[in-house]
Amino acid sequence: MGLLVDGKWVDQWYDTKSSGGKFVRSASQFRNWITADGSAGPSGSDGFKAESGRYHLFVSYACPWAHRTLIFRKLKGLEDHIGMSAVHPDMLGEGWHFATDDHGATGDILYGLSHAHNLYTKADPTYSGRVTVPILWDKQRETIVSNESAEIIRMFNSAFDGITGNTDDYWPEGHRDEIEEVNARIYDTLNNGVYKSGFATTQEAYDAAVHPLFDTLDWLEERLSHQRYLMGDALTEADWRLFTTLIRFDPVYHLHFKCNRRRLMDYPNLWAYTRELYQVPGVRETVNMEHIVRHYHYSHESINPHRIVPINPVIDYDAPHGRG
Ligand SMILES: N[C@@H](CCC(=O)N[C@@H](CS)C(=O)NCC(=O)O)C(=O)O
Repeated sequence: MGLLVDGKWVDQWYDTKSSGGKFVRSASQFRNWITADGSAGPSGSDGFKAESGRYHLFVSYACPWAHRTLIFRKLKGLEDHIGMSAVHPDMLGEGWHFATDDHGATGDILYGLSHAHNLYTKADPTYSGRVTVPILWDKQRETIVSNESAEIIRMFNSAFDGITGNTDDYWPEGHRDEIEEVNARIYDTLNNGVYKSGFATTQEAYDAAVHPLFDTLDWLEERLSHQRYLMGDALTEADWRLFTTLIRFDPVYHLHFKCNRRRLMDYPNLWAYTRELYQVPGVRETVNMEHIVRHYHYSHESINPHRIVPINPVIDYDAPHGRG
């Protein structure tokens, strides 16, 4: 685990000393957008036109941020148009690596590189910063289009519609302001909140993360007691962004990240909602529970120094959800 400094790999854990024990996530640096006509998006530069076969997605099945992009690739019918490589679940001294195993790690099927940091330095030989997944890669220009999942899913939502004919819309005009508002709370207290709780290195930092996290779960439980999805009847990106955290909650965050006031299963609405989303056609195939459980417990040496992977409860995500 580490980061690149001027294109050189440095092996070091997250610095929480300078922030009073708090985990502070750094901003993604590659922020271009694929658009239908190749014009620039809300950030970055132009020249990334939606074309079949031009782009490749590098993911970890374990990672909740990468998982969003896998779900959108699936739901929007992009699998034949955007290739995919999945890293090995163990993120060790040199970060994400491309060894293959028989549980879904594909290796780097584009270039056969050994580590994800090789992709970052291929895109920018002097890159400084974290080496994160997902990575949306342009095969034509041999560079990273984006390493920000929140933006990759918005590209996938519409940029390729003219190619796929799939016009399903998870970012509908009429709900955008409310989606942003709900996303903001869920991101801060839950998607990132589980990391703030788990990576905290002082009691104060942990307390400051874990209480708002459970307040948000209570708020969501109430919201989902009288509506099917976060935006009512419309299934939107807000639901998918929440789902990738919820599906990891009982198998990983409850124990490993000490988010243990309650289990997801203790919230009847949230738990049924999670099963409903899991059962949406195509989604189940994006959930690789072996990589999820293995990655966190085996990779985070500072939290789990003996790298023992727990037995975990047996959870039936296919049980009827009853949310019709
Ligand atoms: N803001 C990024 C965050 C991605 C991210 O932090 N991914 C984690 C895996 S879950 C990662 O690759 N971490 C490696 C590191 O921080 O060095 C996004 O949403 O795309």
